[in-house]
Amino acid sequence: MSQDTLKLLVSQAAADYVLAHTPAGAVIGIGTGSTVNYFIDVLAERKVFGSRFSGAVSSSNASTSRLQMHGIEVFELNQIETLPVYIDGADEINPHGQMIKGGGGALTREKIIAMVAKTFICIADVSKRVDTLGHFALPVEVMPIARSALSRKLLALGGMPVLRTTSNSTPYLTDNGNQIIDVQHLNITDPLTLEAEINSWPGVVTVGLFAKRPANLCLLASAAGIETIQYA
Ligand SMILES: O=C[C@H](O)[C@H](O)[C@H](O)COP(=O)(O)O
Repeated sequence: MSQDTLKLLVSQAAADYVLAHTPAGAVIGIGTGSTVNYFIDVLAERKVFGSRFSGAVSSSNASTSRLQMHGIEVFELNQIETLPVYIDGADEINPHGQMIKGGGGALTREKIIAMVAKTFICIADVSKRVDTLGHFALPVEVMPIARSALSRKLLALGGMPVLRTTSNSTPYLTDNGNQIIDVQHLNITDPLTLEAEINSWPGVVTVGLFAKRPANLCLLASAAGIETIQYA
């Protein structure tokens, strides 16, 4: 079974779950990435917005465009007081629901929306499940002025910092106008401590470790079917 098929299957399962567990009229949180793109398309196909749900808040300009292309109303997070659910993908997820995110560059807005949401549902294919985080390079969104200084600090931490670039070899810029350092070769045995440490450095906007705010639930697709994993 291809990875794309697994992404579609997990998106269909997530739509079923969200429809069964979310109050009518709610605004729901939508993340970013290739898995979420399938999820947006599945929700649009089922015509649940404007009827079952009022609309969405989105973690990136790309997801906002896709939602709007389907005619789905997108709210600013500042307009919303409560968010029952946030659905997003992950680059890696460990047995505690802690994740590396930001492969698509949306980590900061993702973390903000995850903070507001009551329930964070991670949707992923089985390739994202790991015992220890860090095989996937850890994204760190930084203010451009701090890039070199922060790269030296990440190197001292034992990682290999690489500035994310576009296909034109210019620095990749996030929706917030910042840059991303991808840190390779980290073996993250204590995600909570590492998240707090990196986040405390001036110039760091967000580290793509979701340890303090892990997922509550993961729907994980494999050839065997969809596994629902609930975290304590
Ligand atoms: O910034 C992007 C997000 O954190 C994504 O959730 C993550 O990169 C996973 O994306 P995908 O579903 O494309 O593997």
